[in-house]
Formats: sequence, structure tokens, C-alpha cells
Amino acid sequence: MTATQIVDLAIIGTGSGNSIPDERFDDKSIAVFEENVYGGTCLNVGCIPTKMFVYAAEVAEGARHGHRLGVNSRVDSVDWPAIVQRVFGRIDPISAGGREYREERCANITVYSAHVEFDGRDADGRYRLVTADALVLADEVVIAAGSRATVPPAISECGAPYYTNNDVMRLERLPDRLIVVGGGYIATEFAHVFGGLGSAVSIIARGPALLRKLDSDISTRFTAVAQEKEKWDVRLNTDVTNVVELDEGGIRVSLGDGTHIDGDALLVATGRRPNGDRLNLGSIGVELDDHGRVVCDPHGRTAASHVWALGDVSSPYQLKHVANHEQRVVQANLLKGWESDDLLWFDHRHVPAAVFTHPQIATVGLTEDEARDMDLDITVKVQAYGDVAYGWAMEDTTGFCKVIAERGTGRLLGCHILGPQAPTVIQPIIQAMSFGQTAHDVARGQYWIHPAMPEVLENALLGLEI
Ligand SMILES: Cc1cc2nc3c(=O)[nH]c(=O)nc-3n(C[C@H](O)[C@H](O)[C@H](O)COP(=O)(O)OP(=O)(O)OC[C@H]3O[C@@H](n4cnc5c(N)ncnc54)[C@H](O)[C@@H]3O)c2cc1C
Ligand SMILES: NC(=O)c1ccc[n+]([C@@H]2O[C@H](COP(=O)([O-])OP(=O)(O)OC[C@H]3O[C@@H](n4cnc5c(N)ncnc54)[C@H](O)[C@@H]3O)[C@@H](O)[C@H]2O)c1
Repeated sequence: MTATQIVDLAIIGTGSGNSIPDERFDDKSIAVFEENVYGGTCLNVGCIPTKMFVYAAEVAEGARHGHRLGVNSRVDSVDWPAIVQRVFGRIDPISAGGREYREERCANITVYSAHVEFDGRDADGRYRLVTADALVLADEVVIAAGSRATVPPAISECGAPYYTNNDVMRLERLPDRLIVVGGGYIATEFAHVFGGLGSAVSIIARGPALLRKLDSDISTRFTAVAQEKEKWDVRLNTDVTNVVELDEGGIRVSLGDGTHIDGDALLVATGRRPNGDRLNLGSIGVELDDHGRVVCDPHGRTAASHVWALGDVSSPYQLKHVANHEQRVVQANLLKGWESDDLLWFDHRHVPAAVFTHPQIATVGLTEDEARDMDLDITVKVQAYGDVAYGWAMEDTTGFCKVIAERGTGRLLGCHILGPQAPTVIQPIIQAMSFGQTAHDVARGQYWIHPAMPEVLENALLGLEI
């Protein structure tokens, strides 16, 4: 195949990769490859649409529980098509506009709407990037190819229909009964979305609790809340063995414990695999690690000279704020040059995360078990939302925060919150850990607005036995 184009830079993936070319790259010829919807996971099938659905579910939950506050509200009905239209009526034009901007208004950029793979290097050392009908030769490449949903063979091989995050948000109607497989981030966020909007939700997890990667107190409390008053039909310690379509409509999911669940739709949320295995990276000498991630150094450099990687395809954190950070680092390093001796580093010291389920969860730093396993001398304080005035205002009975610090120094090691607005409430601790402030500095070196929810953190910090 003859080269269709020779470029200075090729970018694989238009999620975080799309943010690399700005005016500082105007003098470079750039090829951008995207095999799917322009804009990547977060915009189209991830963070942003899910949170727009989550917010609608929150409003419904609030109305359903207004009576606890003396407000006699209820949910009359949910207009699912209107919700879908609100979400994608906003998102789809952003994706289309992003593509149109790159295609029509960036003279130095060519968009290839195709799957691309490496095919070694040419005689001049340029990377050969091959699509079904194009060959692009590039001096430098950024791999920002993201990750994809995995589906256990026990489900994919049955031939029965199932959904993933890619299509479940565009269902034509709200299912009366949704079955969710997996007990992680995506499973618990969608369980909240569909449960909040009125579906009867069953959730199947292999382990003894939901959200097991989180601090064990958070995971235990969350699982208990999910089981409380049969909010969800929670099936633990079991796995899917078979799925069949029923003659009368719907599906039957058989479980390893001998039971089965009937439902109208099945959502699979059992983890995401980095896309590096679909890039023929062996042809340029780049390896994947045991988790399938593209191996790169803390500057984003892979083993192949001038090939960089960032985001879900290579990062230990499948989170958009991490992908964004890594994109900014790689972008700066591209401008500095591969050989530069002052390249920027990925900062993975204090990576926070949040689960926008119900109740919401936020976390940063070590879990208590991790800190104990490291033999650190720690002090831990758990403080209930209900201990502070705003918690009373919300009549909250389940929320709490846990702060972990080093005894003697007061160094903050971790914070884990379950409760309304946890992803917002946690931010002062992320900031304190990032800037090296001690527990006492954070507690007493600033005002805490009274009577706002972060007072729960203030009290927890003051309660630590440093
Ligand atoms: C349902 C869901 C909810 C989420 N919610 C959150 C959240 O609330 N907060 C958060 O921080 N994170 C969240 N995430 C994670 C977040 O979306 C990802 O970490 C982030 O989008 C990764 O960005 P990226 O740029 O690495 O990859 P992506 O955005 O996935 O971009 C990679 C792009 O590369 C393309 N591509 C891959 N291989 C090829 C190829 N060979 N040829 C051409 N194109 C290719 C893909 O089509 C894709 O568009 C969520 C994820 C999901 C699935
Ligand atoms: N709010 C957020 O930041 C957010 C939201 C959604 C997704 N994400 C990111 O996307 C990633 C992927 O989400 P996810 O929920 O798919 O993954 P996850 O790792 O959070 O959870 C996967 C779940 O599937 C289970 N599982 C794995 N293999 C299985 C199998 N063969 N059979 C049955 N169960 C199986 C695991 O035990 C676990 O409970 C997350 O780890 C997170 O980094 C982030």
C-alpha cells in the first residue's frame, strides 16, 4: 500500500487524545484516528451521560422520600424517552461538533474515521499506521485508545441479548426489571439510575459485597443500604451460568447458586479492558503488562522511541480526571521533545475517585486495610453525617466519613466518604493531601462554613488521636 499521508504526529483515539492539538501544534501535520463515536468514552458513553441520568434519578429519589421531611411529594411518572432526549440531545451535537471542528476548521489535521493498527516502521524509521484503506506514516504517535467493556463468556456465548454502557442509556423504554451483572462502579451507578427511575433492579456480584475495591467500611455500609428494605435484589457470592430469552418476552439469568432471575433487560458491567491488544503493538516493540495496559514510563514514553501513551489504555486508573492529567503531561512533553531532560511526570500520588450511586461515595488515598498492611502507625476517625447540623437537616442516617492519618505527624493518608454530595465534600482533603497539609492544619488553619456538610470532615479531623 502506498502512503496516503506523511505526518509529524498521529493520535489514536479522540477521547483525551482529541485535546492534544492546540494552537501550539499548528505547525505540525497531524492525523487523528477514531473508529467509533468522536469524543471517546467520557463524553459519549461514560461520565457525562451517566451523571445526567444520575441527576434525574436523584430528583426522583428525593421526591419519593420527601415525606421524611414533611413534604408530601411522590413520583407520578417518569418520561424515559424525554430523559434520553435531554441527555443525548445535548451530547450528540457536542460529539458531532468536535468532529466537524477537527475536519473542517483545523487545516493541519486529518481525521481518519477508522480502526487503525501499527505495522512496524518504514526504512526512514517512521511509524506505519494502517487502516482498511489508508497508510499513514508518522514521526511521532500518541496512543490514547482507551478501554472497552468486557463481557464474561458465560454471557456472550449464550446468544441472549445484553447491554453494556455503550447502549443501555439509549433503551427505547425503561425496563420494568433490570438485571445488572457486576458489583463495581458502573454496576452500582446504573443500578441507582434505573432503580431511582422506577425499574426493579437485581444486581449480581461474585464477591461477598458490592464495591469491594473500596475501603471495607464503605463497601459494607453500601451493601447493607442496597439490601435495606429490598431496595435492590442483591445476589452476592454468585455468578451467571446461563442466559436465555423467554418465549413470553424478557430473559432468564441462571446463577451459580442454583437460582435464577427473570428480567426485561440485562446490563453487563464486569470491568473494562485496555484497547492496546488491538493495535499490533508487537510490530513496534511495545509491550502490554499483566493487566493488558500499554507499558510506559511516568512521562508517558513507551519502549518505542517517540511513541507516547496516556489514559485508560496505559494508566492504572480508569478515570477521566487521570486521563485528562496524563493528556496535559504528554501534550507538554511532546512540545519539550522526547529527549528533553525536564519532561513532566504523571502525578499519581493522590488520585481521588467517586461513585455516583446512592448514597454517593468518594475516596482518596489509602484504605484503612492498606494502611495497616503497610504497618503504618495510623489513627482513624469515623464521623457520621448525622453528627453535624446539615446531616440533621437531611435526616441522614447512613452517611459517614472516615479519615486516616499518621500518628505523630498528622500526615493525611486517606479519606473515604459515603453520603449525599460525597464527591464534593471530599475536595478539601484531596487538596490538603496534594499540598502536604497535616490533619491539624486543615482542621484549624481555615474556616469551615457553618452549618455546611464539610463540617463532618472538620469534626473527623479534630477527632483523630494524633
Ligand atoms: C459508564 C462509564 C462511566 C464513567 N464515569 C466516570 C466518572 O464519572 N468519572 C471518571 O473520572 N471516569 C469515569 N469513567 C471512566 C472514563 O470514561 C475513562 O477513564 C476515560 O474516558 C478514558 O479516556 P481515554 O481518553 O483514555 O479513552 P477514551 O475516551 O475511551 O478514548 C479512546 C478512543 O480511542 C478509540 N480507539 C481505540 N482503539 C482504536 C483504534 N485501534 N483505532 C481507532 N480508534 C481507536 C476509541 O473508539 C475511543 O473513542 C466512566 C466510564 C464508563 C464506561
Ligand atoms: N464514577 C466513576 O469515576 C466511574 C464510573 C464508572 C466507571 N468508572 C471507571 O470504569 C472502570 C470500569 O468500571 P466497571 O464497573 O466495569 O469495573 P469495576 O472494576 O469497578 O467492577 C467490575 C465488577 O465486575 C466484577 N466482575 C469482573 N469479572 C467478572 C466476571 N467474569 N463475572 C462476574 N463478575 C465479574 C468484579 O468483581 C467487579 O465487581 C472502573 O474501574 C472505573 O475506573 C468510573
